[in-house]
Order: sequence, then structure tokens, then C-alpha cells
Amino acid sequence: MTDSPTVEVHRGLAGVVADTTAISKVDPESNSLLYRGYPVQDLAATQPFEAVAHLLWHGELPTPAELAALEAQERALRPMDERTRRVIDDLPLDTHPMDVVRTAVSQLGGLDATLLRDGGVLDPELNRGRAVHLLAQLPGIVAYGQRRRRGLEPVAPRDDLDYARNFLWQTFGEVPDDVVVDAFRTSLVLYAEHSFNASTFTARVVASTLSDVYSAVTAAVGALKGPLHGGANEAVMHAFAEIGSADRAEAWLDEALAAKRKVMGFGHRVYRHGDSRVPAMKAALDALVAHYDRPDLAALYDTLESAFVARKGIYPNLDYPAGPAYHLMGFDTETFTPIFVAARVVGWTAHVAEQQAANSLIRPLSAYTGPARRDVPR
Ligand SMILES: CC(=O)SCCNC(=O)CCNC(=O)[C@H](O)C(C)(C)COP(=O)(O)OP(=O)(O)OC[C@H]1O[C@@H](n2cnc3c(N)ncnc32)[C@H](O)[C@@H]1OP(=O)(O)O
Ligand SMILES: O=C([O-])CC(=O)C(=O)O
Repeated sequence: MTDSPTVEVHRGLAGVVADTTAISKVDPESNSLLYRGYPVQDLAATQPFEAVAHLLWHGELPTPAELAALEAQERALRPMDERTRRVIDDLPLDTHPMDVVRTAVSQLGGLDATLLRDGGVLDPELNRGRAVHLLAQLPGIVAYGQRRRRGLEPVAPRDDLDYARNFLWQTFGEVPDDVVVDAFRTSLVLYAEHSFNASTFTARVVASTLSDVYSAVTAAVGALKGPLHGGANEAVMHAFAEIGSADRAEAWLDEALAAKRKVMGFGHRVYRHGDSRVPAMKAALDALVAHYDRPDLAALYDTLESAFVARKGIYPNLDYPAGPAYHLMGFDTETFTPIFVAARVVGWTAHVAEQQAANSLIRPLSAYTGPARRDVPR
């Protein structure tokens, strides 16, 4: 006989306010997202990604001198350690790129000698440096993950390029036109932070045990990989490939819904009337569609969106426009979620710092539903 729960259970922690945060505010009522008080679409329209990173980490947009200092620090930390290259090369070529990133991030923790020092794990100053180190290393790791699958050598970073341009340079060996750079930078700003989403909450759970920042980020990468979270941007493109063209979208959708399949890139735990970031990312996608002359892709996008909204009343999330945008830029589909990592690492590390500055171990309760007490057979 099983005890039935006598307490209210919040499955998936839906609707539960687990803590306070000063980093970002997701407001489903006004359909807005603020980073430290600033509307995200205004930041995306005006700020370099590095300035947004400074804002999320420090609470204020940088002065010109602060921005220059962060840029110099990040650029100096870009080169990949030979040992990281070896760890990546040891993985099979068909290892999923998110597993490559997770492995490399974990190794960066193992290589960080400051973690050995007494108190070094929680030192806020050291952790700020580690956050910049992770940010600086990720484009090289993500880019090499894609290049080696294509049989290509890594491209060395360039310290005359900003974060977004250098990321594209290390991936493709060239810096694309400004319209492409701008769409990419926009996506990084929009992906940088989103309060207590699953991966950020994972990072905070790990941080709350007073573990180190690399462990928190490694765990967060694992959480982001799933298709209900960051993995959806990859899944959107797989669906587009399955559908093929706009005229097949409605039939595909009807079959998917009849089979009770989730349509990736739609829906959100918090937003009910659409994702605040979609208009800015859709505008970036439109610019790419015009640049690459791909009205066919735009038609598929629009047809699937209209059909899904008409049938389910559920709107696209950020992954829906981001997936096809990355596709047009030339990224492999499996590289989309790793790009998300290279942006969200800013939010994760900001939350690790906030959690550890006023820590309380995260340890919820559960309502037991297993067998009642019984005797072990003798
Ligand atoms: C950057 C990000 O991480 S954004 C999120 C990216 N994830 C996706 O795009 C995956 C697809 N979307 C989903 O699976 C969901 O919308 C989630 C997981 C994001 C949020 O879901 P929840 O708040 O847990 O709602 P839940 O999954 O219970 O959905 C509620 C209802 O809407 C339906 N629904 C929600 N999203 C979808 C979808 N994308 N496709 C089909 N049906 C959907 C569910 O089937 C469910 O229907 P039911 O009540 O008839 O069973
Ligand atoms: O907030 C969420 O649950 C998921 C999301 O959109 C994000 O992490 O960007």
C-alpha cells in the first residue's frame, strides 16, 4: 500500500518562486525581459556582446575604459591550450558537439591551478576571472568542434576582433558581412540570460553546494542540451529538414500533432503570449533571409508558425528564429546549441556569483509515493 501525498506538490517546480535575483526579470504579463533593468531588445539593438556580459556580471553597463579592459582580458584568454585540443581530438567525430563542449568545459576546471588554493573555489575575484576565461575559450571549442567534423584544422583566434566576429572567424576562417555579424551578435545578446531557466537553475544548485564554477557550468551544459531547453534550436532545423518546403508544412504539422509529438521551438514555461526575444531575433532572421536570398526558408518558417498558432494557440520561443538564422550563417545544425552555451555562460556565471554571495543550499522536499514500511525478507 502506498502513502498518497498529503502536501501540495509542484511538479517541475512550475509557478514556484525559488529565490530572488537581481540579474534579469522575465515578465510574461508585459511580455518583457530586462537585463539589470534594461529591455533586452534595446541592448540587442545597441550594445556589443561584451558590454552585455559586463552588465550581467557587474550590474551596470561598462564605461569605455571598463569595456576596453574586459575586451583586452577576454581576447588574451582566447588561445586554446594544447591539452584541450587533445581532449577534443580524443572524442569520436560523431560525438555530439554538446558533449564535446561539456567535456572541454569540465577539463578547463581540471586545468585551473587556482582551484587548488585554499578558499580559491569561492573567491569572487578569481571566479570573475574564471567567467571571462570560460567566455573566451568557448568560441574556440565550439568552432573547432564543427571544423574537425568537416576535416578542418582549428583556426587561431584574432585579438583584433570582437567576440562575435572572432567566433565567426574561428568557425569559418573568414569574417562575414556586417549583416551576418549583427544577426549573430543579436542572438548572443538575446541568449545571454533568462532568470531561473533549467540550465541556470542547475548551475545554481551546483553552486549552492559550494562547488566550483566549472562544475556548475559543466552541469548547466548538460541541462541545456535537452530538446525541451536549448536543444530545441537544433531540433527546429531537423524539423525544417523533415518538412522540406512550405507547401508540406501543414500536413507535417497535422501528422506531428496526431502523433502527439512536441513541435520544437514553440511554447514556453513562463511566457504564455509569446517570447519577448522573438521579434528581435525574427528581424535578424529576416535580414539574413534577404542577404542570402532564401525566401523559401522564410515561407516555411511563416507557414509552420501560422499553422501551429492557429491549431494550438502556442507561440514560438527564441529557438524558433535562432535555428534557421544559424543555418543561414553556415553553422552545422548540431552546432546551434553549443553557440547558445557560449552566450548563456555569462548568465550562468552571473548566477553562480549571486548564489554564492548569499548562499542557501538548494534542497527541496519530495512527497514519497513508494511502498509503505515493510520488513526485509529473511
Ligand atoms: C530557450 C528555451 O529553452 S525555450 C524552450 C525550448 N523548448 C522547446 O521549444 C520545446 C517544445 N516546447 C515544449 O516542450 C514546452 O512548451 C515547454 C517544455 C518549453 C514548456 O512546457 P510546459 O510549461 O511544461 O508545458 P507543457 O509541456 O506541459 O505543455 C502544456 C500543453 O501545451 C502543449 N504544448 C506545449 N508546447 C508544445 C509544443 N511545442 N508542441 C506541441 N504541444 C505543445 C503540451 O502538449 C500540453 O498539452 P496538453 O495540456 O494537452 O497535454
Ligand atoms: O526560461 C526558460 O525556461 C527557457 C528559456 O527561454 C531560456 O533559458 O532562454
